[in-house]
Amino acid sequence: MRTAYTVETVRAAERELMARVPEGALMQRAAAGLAVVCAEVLGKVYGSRVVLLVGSGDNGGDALFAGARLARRGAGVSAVLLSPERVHAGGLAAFRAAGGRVVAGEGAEGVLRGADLVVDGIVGIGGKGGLRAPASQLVSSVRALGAPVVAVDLPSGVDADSGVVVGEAVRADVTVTFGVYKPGLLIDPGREYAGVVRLVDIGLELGVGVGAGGGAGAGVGEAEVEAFQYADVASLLPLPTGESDKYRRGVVGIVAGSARYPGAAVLAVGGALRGGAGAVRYVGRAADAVIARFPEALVSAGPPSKAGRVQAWVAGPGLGDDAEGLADVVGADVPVLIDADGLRLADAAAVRGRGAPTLLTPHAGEAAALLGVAREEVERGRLAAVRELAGRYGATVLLKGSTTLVAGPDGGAVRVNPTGTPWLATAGSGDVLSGLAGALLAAGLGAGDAGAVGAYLHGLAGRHAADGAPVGAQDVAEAIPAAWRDVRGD
Ligand SMILES: NC(=O)C1=CN([C@@H]2O[C@H](COP(=O)(O)OP(=O)(O)OC[C@H]3O[C@@H](n4cnc5c(N)ncnc54)[C@H](O)[C@@H]3O)[C@@H](O)[C@H]2O)[C@@H](O)CC1
Ligand SMILES: [K+]
Repeated sequence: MRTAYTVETVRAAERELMARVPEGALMQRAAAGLAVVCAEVLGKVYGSRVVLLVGSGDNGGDALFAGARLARRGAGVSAVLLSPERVHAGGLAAFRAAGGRVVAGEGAEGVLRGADLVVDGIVGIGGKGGLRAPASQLVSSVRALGAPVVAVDLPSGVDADSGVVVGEAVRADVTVTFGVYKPGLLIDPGREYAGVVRLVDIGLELGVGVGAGGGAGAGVGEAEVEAFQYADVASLLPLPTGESDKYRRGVVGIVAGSARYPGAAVLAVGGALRGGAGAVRYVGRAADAVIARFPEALVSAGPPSKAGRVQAWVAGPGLGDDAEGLADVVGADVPVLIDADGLRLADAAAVRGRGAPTLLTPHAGEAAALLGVAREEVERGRLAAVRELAGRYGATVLLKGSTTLVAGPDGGAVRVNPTGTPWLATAGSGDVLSGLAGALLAAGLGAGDAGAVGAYLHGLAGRHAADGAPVGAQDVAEAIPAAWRDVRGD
């Protein structure tokens, strides 16, 4: 599990650690780790030209101490001080003593033009709001240069707690972050600005937080965001045993598709079958299309509640206006996943009143409609939006996107999916995910786990299917078994 903590939690842990170590030790650890990564990016330190962008806080201090280390190894290091009167004094003294050169603001463009590496120490976890001038102007000129950029702790301009970017921010090739990940490094748009993230151990001790849907809200010392890795997913994959029959593996009911959109039903059923369902019951107007593609599906004509035993329902993809079918499913006493048209049709009070787990899977546009805000607002503040929806509906919410997020109804850490790929932004891809996550619900996973594992497998399947070229949703469904094998390490 990769866990990220809020600035407040990081600061508290740093205070506690600082009281136990000699003064300045943490900054030295940070600078040493930073210098190592800079040297790796440069390849050859001796004779290289490095430019530090130095802000007025400790983030700039880290850059100056790292710059001093590189200067001692023979690099020509220049520091552009954004506020010379408030620069980290100890860092500046060490930098000068090592032969570093200080450049005034107006000389910045000149040194930047010849740089082999730019180190962004403008602002770290102390950043508030969008970057102010002159930092914002400097950042836009750095982008035009093409030299690799290493960001100190986080790219300046990215909000550490949310990944929100207002105005200019540094686009880093590598971000060297200290102690623990910050949420803004894992969630878009911040994640994209961060490039490759390298974690440097400075001795911080922070425990693992409570998962999505796992109960208590994220308190002090708990993770704000967590990202599954292979091992986390592998430990949750429901595997059949010698005792398994279709009910032990989980029967998924799917209420999807319409005369206009029969394909959505086919894709959702395909996702559910590859998600390990023991059987799939299909209820809706696309039965012929479903059977033609998946003869193993069990189709029925009546309402969902008369379809026979089901351990989880998936309702909504391509459903059109079948409000009755949707309401029937919302009234069921088993886990329910609601997607696409189902989100529009679902009665919020009825969803809140459900006893069994509910998983809502909107994309940004659907989330915006549910929240009554513009789509851009959701895209800019994905973490806040997913938490807000989960609270309002008393449900687990999976917000689809380049970094899919899963929030539980009772707070706790939000899961962020690390496997997404832009190739997944294709029609019908969400229908596949709904079937896949529905199968995991039917197998007995909690809503937060089903959402996170489903998103993880779906992302890997998208990568397998795409392999650097465009894909259709059917290809993604067919690549789910390959994703499954990846995770199991076969
Ligand atoms: N506290 C610690 O124990 C450690 C902190 N370290 C470093 O210290 C950083 C935090 O240092 P600080 O608390 O001094 O804060 P920062 O250096 O991150 O930023 C604070 C400074 O940036 C300016 N600033 C804030 N928002 C701005 C904006 N939107 N535009 C332009 N300027 C803005 C402020 O005026 C302030 O002077 C971490 O990110 C990390 O790099 C590391 O040395 C490791 C140890
Ligand atoms: K920075």
